[in-house]
Order: sequence, then structure tokens, then C-alpha cells
Amino acid sequence: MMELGLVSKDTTWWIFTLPAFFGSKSLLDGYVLFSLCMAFLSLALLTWAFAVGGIAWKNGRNRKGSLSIPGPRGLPIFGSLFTLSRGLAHRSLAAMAWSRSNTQLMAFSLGSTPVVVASDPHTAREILTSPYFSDRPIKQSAKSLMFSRAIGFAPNGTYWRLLRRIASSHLFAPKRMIAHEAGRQLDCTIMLRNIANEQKLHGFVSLRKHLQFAALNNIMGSVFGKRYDQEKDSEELEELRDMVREGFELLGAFNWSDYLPWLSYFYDPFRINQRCLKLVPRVRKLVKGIIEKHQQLNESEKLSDNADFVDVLLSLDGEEKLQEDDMVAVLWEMIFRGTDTTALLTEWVMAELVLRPEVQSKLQLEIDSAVTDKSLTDADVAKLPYLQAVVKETLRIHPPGPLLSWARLSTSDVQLSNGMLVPANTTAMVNMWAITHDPHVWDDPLEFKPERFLVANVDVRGGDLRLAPFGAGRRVCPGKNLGLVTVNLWVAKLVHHFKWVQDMDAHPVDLSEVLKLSCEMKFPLLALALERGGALLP
Ligand code: HEM
Repeated sequence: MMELGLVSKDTTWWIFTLPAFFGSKSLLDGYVLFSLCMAFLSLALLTWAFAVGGIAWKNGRNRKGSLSIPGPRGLPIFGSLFTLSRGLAHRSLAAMAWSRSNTQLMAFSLGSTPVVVASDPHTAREILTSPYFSDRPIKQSAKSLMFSRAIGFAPNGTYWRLLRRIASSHLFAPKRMIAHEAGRQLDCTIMLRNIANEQKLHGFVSLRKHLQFAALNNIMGSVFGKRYDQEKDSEELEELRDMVREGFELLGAFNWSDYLPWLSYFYDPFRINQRCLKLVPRVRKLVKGIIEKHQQLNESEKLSDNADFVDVLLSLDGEEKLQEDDMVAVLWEMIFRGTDTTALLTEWVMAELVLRPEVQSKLQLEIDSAVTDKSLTDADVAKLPYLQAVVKETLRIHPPGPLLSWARLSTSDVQLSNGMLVPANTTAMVNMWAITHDPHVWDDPLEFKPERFLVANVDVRGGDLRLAPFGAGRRVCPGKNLGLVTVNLWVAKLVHHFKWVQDMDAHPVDLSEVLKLSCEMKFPLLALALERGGALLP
């Protein structure tokens, strides 16, 4: 497998050479050591002072094209690590790019890692669709959690192309998405009942836990063909939730050693390595157990359209056949990607609707007139333009991955049309949040106005870089259709069955963000869910 440059460099040599200096009798130890340190420090300062973009851009790395890539120096050694390691990185980067007019491309350093960030649609397209940006830099935690064998982090090559082919022609094939609709409906029905019960019991609803449970069950159903009952399966469910939570924390944690490899020898505040080592056997045991059960049950059966992902992977033959450990990685990744994104996007939509009763009423009117006596289906939902517009406007204001979640890595020098050249081995980010909030790209970017999408038909699936919350190009999100179909159906049903009202005194809606693996509401949405007369619960 190809090694990615970020953490693999040999940085151990100095550990072995330093003791030689300390032990030396022939040198005037203290003086020589002090001079060496001073020389090293001066060199570092000089390199930093002349490197636009910071220390990782030394030796004119940013000046290889006819136009050089501008950017902040940050601090010596650390570059811009302190700015990005806390708070809302997408907002800090947008402020930096806007204040310096560096929206096309800005260079900066994360420790010894050279990074560029694009904050305009044109450069973003060039980066995301370039074949030389089809790799990803891999974090230590992702590597330890086996994700380098899953779709999201596998390096661009035969194996990754095979996984993408399996994803598009088997896992996310349109016939399979249609066949899994019954499961989406079932999870939603259970969610609506639980919401109604909570409203009766407490007088208000905390929506997040319902969405998270529905999303987890929905993805477990599609991937493993297994759905949980909150009461009967509470123990197993808690174990699964705990593993997912731990995985999210490990993948989402900002690990300084990813950018300063030498730090890993003495600084690991999150105990990332130890925790990964503990989690992997638990994941393997769970997933392998499920694979074995499928093997016992399905040996002679023909694969049906509503087969789950395990059945699909087990049915593959010839060059498509995956090793068992690779299957574990692919299946586990689906759980990670598929659960939080759909739940948190639905929560953002509902928060905007609670804050805007007029938008909610307009949506209810659209749904009521399209559906009379039957339950809403995916096909009905696809014909509701205002609903699509509301979801798109939420994706614009609150993209779940404001920096598109995972960065890209250049595999050779890439010449951009504006004259800038991004050297090989550079990490590239796209600040989708900056693009969707840029007044040069969107009129009134801070206003929540779904109507803008009724006049302009914007493709959010990667075709229009003014709004590409699922990325674009070869590594575009393979689950985008599943994500959109799920969120659209759930929002339609939540709004059809309940009137959502803000509890101004006790639980005012707060749209503050927190950036973890994805960007979610800092304070979970609490609102009144009043059952609507015409729409009886299923
Ligand atoms: C609202 C829902 C979702 C959003 C906003 C979203 C967003 C994204 C983004 C921004 C990327 C990176 C794309 C790029 O680099 O160009 C991505 C990659 C990916 N997503 Fe999604 N996603 C969603 C739902 C899902 C679902 C439901 C699944 C699967 C069950 C999924 C599986 C993946 C995988 C496997 C990748 C890695 C693709 C690769 O590197 O080749 N996503 N997603």
C-alpha cells in the first residue's frame, strides 16, 4: 500500500544522536550545545521570517508558479496550528482569507505540513476535480482504526477504485435505495411515535436523540440488515452507541502529532493510540460476528434488491471479492459516515423551521396539498420543490462538513488556471462554508431564504461549486443520494405530523455551532411538537 507523507517520515534520528552530544568529553559541552541550540533557533526564525505561508512553505515552495500563493506565516515551528486546533476552524480560515483577499488560494502551515485552502468556487472546482488531488492525508487515528482500507481514506489506486465501483454499482445503486425505502419509513414511524410520547410526557421534545436513534437504526438496517428495539435490545444498543461515540471522538480529535510527528514521543493528551488499540478489537468482534451470521443464513439464497450491504459484499466474486478485514473496514466506515451527517442536518433544518413559522407554514401547505389520505413516500417528496429548497438553503447556511470533512493531498505538482502551482505532497482544503457565506457568490448570504432555490436550479451533488456540501470529483460523497433522500423524507414527515413551536422562555433556539467530526448545533434543539389535526400518526 502507498505510504502517505504526513506521518511516515523518519524522525527518530535525533533521539539517537543527542545523547552522543551530551556524553561528549572532548567538546566544551555546555557552550557547544548552547551555540548549537542558538544556531538552530536562528535558522528556524530566519526560515520562518522569509517563508510566506509559514515554516512548511520554506525554500520558495509557494513561488513555483507564475503567481505565488499568498498566506499568513503563523508562528515559528507551529505555523497556524493554534488558530485551527480550537474553535470554529472554518470561520477562522474564512476571516483570514477575506481579510487578506486570499480567497482563491491561501497557503499556511500546520506544523510541518504545508496546507492550501480554497475559498472560491472556481479554485475549489479545480482542486476537487483534479486527478492529482484524489488522495487524502491520513490521520493517525484513522489509520489505527483501519480506515485506510475503507473508501474514505484508501489511497487513490486499484483498491480504492474497486471500492468506489462496488459502492456505485451495488451498495448505493438506485434499485437498492428504492428497496430500502421501507426501512426508512419504518424508522421514521417509530421516531414520530416517540416524539409524540415525549411531547405528552414532558411538554416539549428534545429532537436530537430521536434523530440519532433513527439514523443509527436506518444505517444499521441498510448495512447489516439489523434494527434495534430501544427497550428489548438496550444492552447491545448501548455497546454499539458507545463504540460509535468513541470512534467519532477519536476521528474528530485534533491530534497535534499529525502535524508535528516528533510530539508523539512525549505528548498524547487524548491517549489516541491507546484508545484506538482498545476500540479496534471490539469493532472487529461485532462486525465479524454479523458477517458470520450472514454467511450461515444466506449460503444458498439469491441476492435480492433489498439485500443489506453485508450480503452484497459477501456475494461479490472474482476480482471484486474483498478480504474479511477489508469488509470490516468498509462496513464500519458506513456506520460512521451515515449516522451523524443525516441526523445533524435534519436537526439544523428543523431549528431553522422552528425559528421561521412562515417558512414552516408554507412547507406544510405544500406537503398537505401533495398528500391527502396516504403516507408520504420518497416519490411524493421528490415532487416538492419548496421542501428541496428548504433543505438546500440549510445545506448552504449550515454545511455539515464546512471544510468538506476530509482534506485532499496532491500527488504531483498541480498547475492552476490562475498561474499558481500547488507542489506535490500539499494538503488541500476547500472552505465550503466560506463559499456559501461569500456576498460575491450569494446575495444576502446570511439570510435564510429558501426561495432563492426556486428561481435558480442549483445542483448540490457536486455539479455546482457554489454549493457542494457533498464535495465533488472522484472522491465526491458516494452516500449523497441516500443522505438527501433520508433527510427530505424525515423533514417532510416531521413537518406534516407536527407543528413545531419555539418555547421562547424555557428553551429558546440557539444556532451556535460546534465543530467536531461534522459541524453540529452546540445546544440541542428543544421545541414543542404539537400534533396536527389532519395528519394522524401512522
Ligand atoms: C447529509 C449527509 C452527508 C454529507 C453532507 C456528506 C458529506 C461528505 C463530504 C463533504 C465528503 C468528502 C467529499 C470530497 O472529498 O469531495 C464525503 C465523503 C464520503 N461520504 Fe458522505 N456525506 C453525507 C452522507 C453520507 C452517507 C449516508 C454515507 C454512507 C452511508 C456517506 C459516505 C461517504 C464516504 C464513504 C465518503 C468517502 C468517499 C471517498 O473518499 O472516496 N456519506 N461525504
